[in-house]
Amino acid sequence: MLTIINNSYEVIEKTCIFTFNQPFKTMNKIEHIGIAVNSLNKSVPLYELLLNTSCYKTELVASEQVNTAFFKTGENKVELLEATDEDSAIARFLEKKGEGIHHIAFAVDDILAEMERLKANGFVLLNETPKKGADNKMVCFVHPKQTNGVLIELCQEIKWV
Ligand SMILES: CC[C@@H](C(=O)O)C(=O)SCCNC(=O)CCNC(=O)[C@H](O)C(C)(C)COP(=O)(O)OP(=O)(O)OC[C@H]1O[C@@H](n2cnc3c(N)ncnc32)[C@H](O)[C@@H]1OP(=O)(O)O
Ligand SMILES: [Co+2]
Repeated sequence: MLTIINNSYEVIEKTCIFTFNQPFKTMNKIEHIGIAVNSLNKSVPLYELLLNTSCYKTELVASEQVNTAFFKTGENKVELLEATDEDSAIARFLEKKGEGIHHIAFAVDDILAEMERLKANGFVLLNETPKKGADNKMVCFVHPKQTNGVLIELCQEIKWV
């Protein structure tokens, strides 16, 4: 268990072992790595060359003010993100840190249960309810200040019936 006290935390070893021994049905795998780029026009051909594969999808996510481009490498996915507005999270990140890894996204089976689990362990979620992401996903973000400076995204695939 992670106990957050006055912005510091302690890992209680006994509980931790118990947690790690549970069958791991949540946080299944890394769903994608998000990379902030200045220009998809420039970076898509670069990543096609780098990964030796074609971009399989581009998608505008207006609610996040981003244009995205997706690549598959084996079981892994890379998401390139370009800002569509100077007030967007990606534009602010690019201004402060420049191009580079912006977030790591984990696939979860039950995003609501996972959000509850994280909240119960003291993590600050950046959205209270799951929101529409790219590539057919509902998503939620965890603040990077609490996760060693890494922005974490949870993703649950939307199943259309
Ligand atoms: C396409 C949809 C979806 C998908 O389906 O995959 C996506 O991936 S969308 C991706 C873009 N959307 C988001 O990132 C939403 C969640 N992010 C946020 O809510 C904000 O960006 C933030 C993380 C809360 C930061 O916002 P804010 O506090 O307004 O920005 P600042 O620029 O003032 O930063 C404060 C502080 O945080 C550091 N920071 C910001 N972003 C990151 C990051 N990605 N990774 C690590 N650290 C980050 C920033 O450097 C500042 O630090 P200090 O300067 O030390 O205070
Ligand atoms: Co993402």
